[in-house]
Amino acid sequence: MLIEDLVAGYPGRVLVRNLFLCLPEPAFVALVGHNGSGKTTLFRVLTGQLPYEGSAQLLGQEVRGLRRAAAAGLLGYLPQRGSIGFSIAVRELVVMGRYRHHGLFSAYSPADYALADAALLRVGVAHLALRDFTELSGGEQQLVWLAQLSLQDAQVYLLDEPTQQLDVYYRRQVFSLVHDWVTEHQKTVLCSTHDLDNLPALSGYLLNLSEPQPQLRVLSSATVHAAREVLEQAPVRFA
Ligand SMILES: Nc1ncnc2c1ncn2[C@@H]1O[C@H](COP(=O)(O)OP(=O)(O)OP(=O)(O)O)[C@@H](O)[C@H]1O
Repeated sequence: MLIEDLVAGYPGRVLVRNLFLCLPEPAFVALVGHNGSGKTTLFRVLTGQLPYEGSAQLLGQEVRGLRRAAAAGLLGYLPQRGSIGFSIAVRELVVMGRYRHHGLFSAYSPADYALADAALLRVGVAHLALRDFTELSGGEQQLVWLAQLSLQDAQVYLLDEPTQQLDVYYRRQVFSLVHDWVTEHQKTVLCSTHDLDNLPALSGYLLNLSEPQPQLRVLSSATVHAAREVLEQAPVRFA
């Protein structure tokens, strides 16, 4: 991933200012910053949902020229709030992560369902497979989305606060899971989070959008501590 001189935001409101980022891949990146510092905005740029100035490249391709990056297997995105308005069994929702191989509602094979079951097991919610997704708790739903995402087999994953509603146990599990996507499956994962406690145990990078000039730092106890000190102060707001 290569980002050069990136400027993005909303009318009258610049949130990402002249960001430079040269990310060796595969890599795990924890994206931190105060509420409203632009983490989701950066994800909207990278998913092609928001126009931008400068350059943002995914796997060597400029994002503004990319059509349907998700369909091409380049990008998997977990938004902050992923709700659905119809009843569906968890297992049926998870197997849809295989849509690139089949189309969204076509018949999935026993092998696809086996992958869905394995993904649910890996995330730690195999017991939810037959439940109605819409009846699950917010944290349970988050885990199910992660299981679905893992079946998409994208190259780059953007996860917007994947541990937001999770208890202490599942938070650690999820960080360990997505870290494995990098180390075992050579994926690149950008993960926005306010959960600093779990970061020092991971290898990868930290990007703090609350710094005046955010830059990639190698994840360590020292860099997480420095980020915490910035985040414990009131945010600096630009016009
Ligand atoms: N469509 C929009 N139009 C105008 N302003 C917006 C729009 N979407 C978001 N914003 C503003 O942009 C700012 C940055 O939002 P963003 O969602 O990127 O922050 P964030 O770092 O992800 O925050 P959080 O940690 O709370 O999720 C916020 O102040 C938000 O109100």
